[in-house]
Amino acid sequence: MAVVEFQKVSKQYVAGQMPAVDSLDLSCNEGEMLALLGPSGCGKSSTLKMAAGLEDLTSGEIFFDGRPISALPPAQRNVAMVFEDYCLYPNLSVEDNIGFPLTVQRVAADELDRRVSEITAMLGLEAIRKQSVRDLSGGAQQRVSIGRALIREPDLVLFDEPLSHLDGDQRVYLRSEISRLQKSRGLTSILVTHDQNEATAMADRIAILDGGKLQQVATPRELYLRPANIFVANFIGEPPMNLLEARIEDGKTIDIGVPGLALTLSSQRSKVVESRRSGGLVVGVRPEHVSVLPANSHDANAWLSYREPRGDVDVLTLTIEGPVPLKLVAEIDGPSSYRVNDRLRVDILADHVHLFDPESQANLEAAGGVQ
Ligand SMILES: Nc1ncnc2c1ncn2[C@@H]1O[C@H](COP(=O)(O)OP(=O)(O)OP(=O)(O)O)[C@@H](O)[C@H]1O
Repeated sequence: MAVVEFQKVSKQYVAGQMPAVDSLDLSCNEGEMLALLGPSGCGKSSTLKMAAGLEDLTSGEIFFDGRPISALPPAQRNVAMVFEDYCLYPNLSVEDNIGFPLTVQRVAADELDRRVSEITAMLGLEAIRKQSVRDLSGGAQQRVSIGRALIREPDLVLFDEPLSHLDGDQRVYLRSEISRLQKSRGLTSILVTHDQNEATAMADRIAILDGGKLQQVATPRELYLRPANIFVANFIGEPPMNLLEARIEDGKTIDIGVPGLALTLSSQRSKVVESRRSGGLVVGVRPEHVSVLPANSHDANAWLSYREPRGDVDVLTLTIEGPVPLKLVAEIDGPSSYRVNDRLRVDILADHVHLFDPESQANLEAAGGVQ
């Protein structure tokens, strides 16, 4: 399996227009599952296609184990691809689809049978080995297409939205199957998805793209705990983070424009904002870091404008009273007994807030310190 490295890779389809991929520096380690995640049009598929050789690079280079590969045709890259719509041969059986890449290479019949048997066993497809793929469910078809990808023992496996045509149960099942295979066989893999749950569940690291530019690459936990900028903060987490305009009152108090709801930072964190006394900042508050309690008339500071029960949690849209009423989304244990128009006491857990520069949008506490 290879280490894959993108160095200053750009892709511009139409001269004069914004590049689809803009000077991408990114690596995928040996045996790692790296997810490319971002909104539609952010450049995920273009990046994948350049690695596969299905699109040329406009500039930059891609390396497999230190070897530049952008001039190689797809067939010489030893890259396998798993597509969202399976791309199987409908008239062939499971075993003939899986063995197809070896048939093309004219591998001897006994070797072909041995390797097909290994792959069908690994994917739990032995019982349906002789069946036509046309008769299979979407999940089983996708397992066949994964088998066909792996039989060639590729240096890199590219998964292009592999689960997007599957429904609920099959999706969750295949997600765990792909992860199990990827880890047990040490497959260097790149996964394209627009589903953050899928990326978080399957990937060792996630690269977040927006407008063709890499925003951050990190483990799912790191993205959640220390988003590099406002885009990542807003993109990771559901419901999304609350983003509040704020000012620094003194060295450690942040005014979010609501009397009685100023945030006091720890002395360590207050160092970060000290240098920003004259300027504003953006405070990010995850919905799970908003505390909500029943209130009587003198300590209430908010009312409930909407409650969305989601089973084990409730998502509450709250209106905080102030000179300019402030909307805040909270996620609390559910089901709660709160009702729309209830008066409540709302507080923000100051130790958990994220602090961003409104101009550069960067996290003020990200590596490298104040921007
Ligand atoms: N063949 C093409 N010719 C011209 N523009 C293209 C072509 N392929 C993609 N683009 C443009 O490049 C940008 C990035 O597209 P790309 O498909 O890589 O993004 P994506 O993140 O994979 O999006 P999606 O999730 O919608 O597939 C988009 O603006 C898209 O319209």
